[in-house]
Amino acid sequence: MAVYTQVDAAALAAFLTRYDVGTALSFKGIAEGVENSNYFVATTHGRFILTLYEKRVDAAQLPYFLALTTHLADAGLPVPRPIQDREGVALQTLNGRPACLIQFVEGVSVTAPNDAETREVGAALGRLHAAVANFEGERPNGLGPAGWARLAADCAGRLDAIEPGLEALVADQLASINAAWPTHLDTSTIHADLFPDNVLMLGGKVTGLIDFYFACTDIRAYDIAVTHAAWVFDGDGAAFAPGRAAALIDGYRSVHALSEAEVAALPVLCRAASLRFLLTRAYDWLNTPAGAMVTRKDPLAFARRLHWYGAATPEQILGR
Ligand SMILES: Nc1ncnc2c1ncn2[C@@H]1O[C@H](COP(=O)(O)OP(=O)(O)O)[C@@H](O)[C@H]1O
Ligand SMILES: N[C@@H](CCOP(=O)(O)O)C(=O)O
Repeated sequence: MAVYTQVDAAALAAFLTRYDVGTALSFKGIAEGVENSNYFVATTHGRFILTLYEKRVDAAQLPYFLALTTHLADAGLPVPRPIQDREGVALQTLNGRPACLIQFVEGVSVTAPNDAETREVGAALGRLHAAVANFEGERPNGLGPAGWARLAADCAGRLDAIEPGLEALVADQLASINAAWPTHLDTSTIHADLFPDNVLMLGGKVTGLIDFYFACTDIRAYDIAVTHAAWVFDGDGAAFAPGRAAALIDGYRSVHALSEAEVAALPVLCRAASLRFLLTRAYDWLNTPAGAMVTRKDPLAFARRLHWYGAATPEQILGR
């Protein structure tokens, strides 16, 4: 589930009076997602998502995320727009949580992407990177090298309980990624979490890019590494899918350049992306209270990717 904060009909009705969106016709919590509370709201004027921001989202950073999604929607990307109330305010408070009413976009997240869908996602990521060239917001990546080290320290002594050897794998990879971390590559605003569940598609086309709450300013090619790690493996990280990797890069390059230096850095960037998701999943695995109504994600799916990337050349990562 991802409804941490309950909203009843009376609270919703009072909330909606701030907007020109009519009155509620239906309202229900959305089961998918792990970070925030999301509700689907149909009103007499249309369909919306109501998000109440929870644990990992820092309320002070919400104006950055809302400015970014508004910028991308203005640039014509399929990014749901935050809805402003009659006074032009998008960021609200509801039941004690920061909250936002957001445009509903149609589409379904693919669970087993094919090459053509993965190519579309590559192209969408390229369009996103082109569209942020004139976005002025800045946000450091809280889940970059310093963030991984903090997460690893928080999990220290407990990783081998998930899988024997995980503690050593994390320590070795932290050291070797830090030693090889590129400092010469272009930076930009990145999505940083473009997993299949954050892409809505219909008829093989991308209809929605959602969940920008890890977006930040970082190495642009790191976003390709995250998307690669998320889209081009089967069997929970057990099997690399070279056709999808080639399609992802081909789609990206149909819209945005990818330099030789960026390609050469893909092995370390992809290892870093795998370590980042391994660590957040391991942290949640070890710290989610028993009985919490959240489906924990498997950290080992990213340990398997980490092993694969550790032995991969740039050409293999490109799917050649
Ligand atoms: N703007 C939107 N339009 C349509 N569906 C959405 C929208 N935003 C979120 N959803 C639905 O809500 C689910 C959870 O949203 P998400 O932002 O991924 O939550 P979380 O941040 O908690 O992981 C998505 O998988 C999607 O089904
Ligand atoms: N994509 C991350 C988890 C973040 O969850 P999301 O639902 O906000 O994308 C992972 O798979 O570990």
